[in-house]
Amino acid sequence: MASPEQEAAVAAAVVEDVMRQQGGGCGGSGGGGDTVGSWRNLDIAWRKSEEAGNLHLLMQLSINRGHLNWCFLWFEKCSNKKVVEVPSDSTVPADGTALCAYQYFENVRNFLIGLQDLGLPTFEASDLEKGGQGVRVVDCVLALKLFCDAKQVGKQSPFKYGGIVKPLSAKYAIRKNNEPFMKTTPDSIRMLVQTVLSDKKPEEIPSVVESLLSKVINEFERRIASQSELVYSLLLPTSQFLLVDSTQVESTSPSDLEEATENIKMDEVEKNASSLTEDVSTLVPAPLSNDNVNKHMPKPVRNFDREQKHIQDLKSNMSTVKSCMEQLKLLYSEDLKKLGDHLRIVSHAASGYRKVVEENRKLYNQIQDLRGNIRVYCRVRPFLPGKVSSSSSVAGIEDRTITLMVPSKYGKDAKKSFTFNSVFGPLATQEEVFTDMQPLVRSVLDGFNVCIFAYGQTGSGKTFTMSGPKILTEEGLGVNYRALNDLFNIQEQRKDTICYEIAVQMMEVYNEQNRAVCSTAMNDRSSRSHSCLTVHVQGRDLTSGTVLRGCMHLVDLAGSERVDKSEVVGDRLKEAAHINKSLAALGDVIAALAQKKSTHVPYRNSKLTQLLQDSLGGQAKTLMFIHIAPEPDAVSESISTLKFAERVATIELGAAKSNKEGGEVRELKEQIACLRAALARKDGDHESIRSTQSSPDIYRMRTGNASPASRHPIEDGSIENDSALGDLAEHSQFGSSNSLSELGPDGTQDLAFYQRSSPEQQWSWSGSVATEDSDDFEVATNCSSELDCVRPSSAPKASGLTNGGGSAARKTQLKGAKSSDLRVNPAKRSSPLQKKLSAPSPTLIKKSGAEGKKTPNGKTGTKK
Ligand SMILES: Nc1ncnc2c1ncn2[C@@H]1O[C@H](COP(=O)(O)OP(=O)(O)OP(=O)(O)O)[C@@H](O)[C@H]1O
Repeated sequence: MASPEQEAAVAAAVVEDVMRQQGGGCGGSGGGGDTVGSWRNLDIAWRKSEEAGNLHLLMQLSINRGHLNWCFLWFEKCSNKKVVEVPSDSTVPADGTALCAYQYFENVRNFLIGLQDLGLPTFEASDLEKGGQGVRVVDCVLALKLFCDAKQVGKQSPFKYGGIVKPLSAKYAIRKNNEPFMKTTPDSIRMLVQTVLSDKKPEEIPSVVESLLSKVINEFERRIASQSELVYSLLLPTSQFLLVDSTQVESTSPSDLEEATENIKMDEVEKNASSLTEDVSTLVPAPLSNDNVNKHMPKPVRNFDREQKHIQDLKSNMSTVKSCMEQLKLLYSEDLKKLGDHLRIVSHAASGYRKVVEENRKLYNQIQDLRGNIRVYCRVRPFLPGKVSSSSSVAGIEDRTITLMVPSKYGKDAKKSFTFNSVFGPLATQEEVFTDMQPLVRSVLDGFNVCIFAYGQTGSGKTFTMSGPKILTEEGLGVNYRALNDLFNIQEQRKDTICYEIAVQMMEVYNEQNRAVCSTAMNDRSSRSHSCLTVHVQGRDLTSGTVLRGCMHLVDLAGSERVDKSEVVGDRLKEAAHINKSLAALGDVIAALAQKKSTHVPYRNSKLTQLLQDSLGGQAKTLMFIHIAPEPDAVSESISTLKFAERVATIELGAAKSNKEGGEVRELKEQIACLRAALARKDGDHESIRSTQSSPDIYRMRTGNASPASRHPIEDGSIENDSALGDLAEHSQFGSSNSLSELGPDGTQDLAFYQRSSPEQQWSWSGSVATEDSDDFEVATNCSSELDCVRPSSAPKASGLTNGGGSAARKTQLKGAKSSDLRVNPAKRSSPLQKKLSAPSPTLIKKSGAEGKKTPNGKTGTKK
């Protein structure tokens, strides 16, 4: 019974054979004709056996005899081995008649050995007989056939059956399908058919054949379908693999397999390359203009590309913005640089302008100095705590100009401006104020006479400027303290070149002669007296021997007041009257001085003007410091103060002179003094001179031990020259215990640096106090200067006075002596600042008022 596999194989072989024949006989060369012939023979045998009803016999015969001869020939041709002893062309009969038995078996044996040598499947000789295994014979013949076919195409690889072949690429599959599916021959088909039908009963053969035919038809259909699939797959762009059925595998030679493997590798490489390209194309951004490329990309890739494009756009935008920013930065930096340059130029110009302004001011001051103008400074007090007002009488301060709001009767306020040497606003500090006047203060060390006096209505800040606030702090120190401190510092700095001696004197003019304690409604700390701190300086140049003398008055005037406003009565009213009177006298003096042609200057009208005579009329450097209260109700006083200051500023005193005298001049002066003394002796007035030089009273006066009577104020209130002289006698005391210790008991030795054993100088101080003339006040308060010493008008007067005024001098010395003096020995004094802060006031050290309470500047304060 034929197995289904056998039937399938037969069907496949038949189909293959038909197809091969339709393909124009592309079978093995040389064998084609034979195969066709065999097929015909088989066909004839088939029909004959059909007719005879013995197909099995026919197949047996065909294989055993005629076709086996063909096998021998194939074998010989393929293996170059001899199977048939006799030449084939002579041994093989054309009609297929059988060889003799011996030779036949000998040929079969040779054939089987040859097959074995080639490794081909063999069979037993008995298989050729009836009842043998014809299948083995058929297998053997088929294997031989395939071997020969392979040999003919030049492939020597050992033949192999079976096995599963890897899927082939489409190209390879197509090529393979274009080749004959199976190198079958009609003989082999015939053998197959014979094998299939060999064990069939005759009545079964039709059904088997029918089944075979149906299988052939199926095989055809399957082949056509697979061909269609192949064609279809060929049309597909993707490379796909086709599975090759077992028959294909069987028909594939090892070399084909190698080639197929190579092709597969190539295909894999190509595929990998193409997939790699695809991968790369997904990674590398596609050109933005190529839309076709984007269309074929998968969606995520397209999204990615879009995002990437956006990123690229952003990047390019960012780089554009960045470059713009860089340009802007560049422009800005250039602009800034230009601006900086402009600013530098402007600031340079501004500083230049400031310098020019400062220079102008200095030049202006120098011109004023040359002219001998009285300098005028103005300071505006801030509003007092708790009395801050929204409106101020001061409309503005600009550089050296102050503008006041002047109330008008007609409703509209007018502004009035005043220009002075310096104007300080309410915020100006004590230091700023002092710094401005510092050069003036220092000039006293160069031998100049200096006078600084504070002027203004009561409560406008005079004492604050000159001394400081009630509670003293370092920042609050006023001009007096700072000036002394500065002078002491310079004295220390110059000690190697110049030997300075500095003496300080405090004077007070109260009610022209009286001292009293009172207060006003305008200022609860009001100073009701004029106080004057005088600093005497003598310097000796250690190299040249030149002597410098200078003195400085620092005057804090009592405040002017309108009695109707201050509501004072009684003594307070009397005080105010005296103050106003003395200030009016000052105004008269100023007015006289302002009229340059005026010959008479009424200095003697008040002790204040007598005190300031030398500063206002001499060759001193004078500074008037006016003070303004900002309160609107004080505007009228402020205006009158400012107008008064304007007049003062016009006064030309003449260029200040330094009090310097060289060694020769000094010697000559001493000689003159000696001659004068000799002349006086010759005139027989020895007594008078001696009494002047060595009077115990004078000695007492110099040592500060004036008669207690002199401390009593004169109560009569009369303004007399005598009383003034009494006051001034005390004021004229110079020399501390230090300097006075240098004096002998008779007072003939040097009285500090002012006397220096010079009769002339002794006159300057002691002689002057002996006169009854009110000019004594002038002399006593004048700084000791060359001018003072040689003034012709004063000298005879002094001499005359000394001649006969001894008792009078003594008398006046006892009158109303109120002063304090302080001689400072630089070697023994403590540091200036220490001194400043530890000692409230020179006045407080040396003198305390009998009734009044002294303010820090030595003025007689008033208390309500
Ligand atoms: N520049 C200033 N800064 C702060 N406070 C000031 C200033 N000037 C003055 N004062 C204050 O104003 C008040 C009056 O000042 P001050 O006593 O100095 O006036 P005065 O002109 O001396 O008055 P009088 O003539 O009555 O003595 C004081 O309390 C003082 O501290």
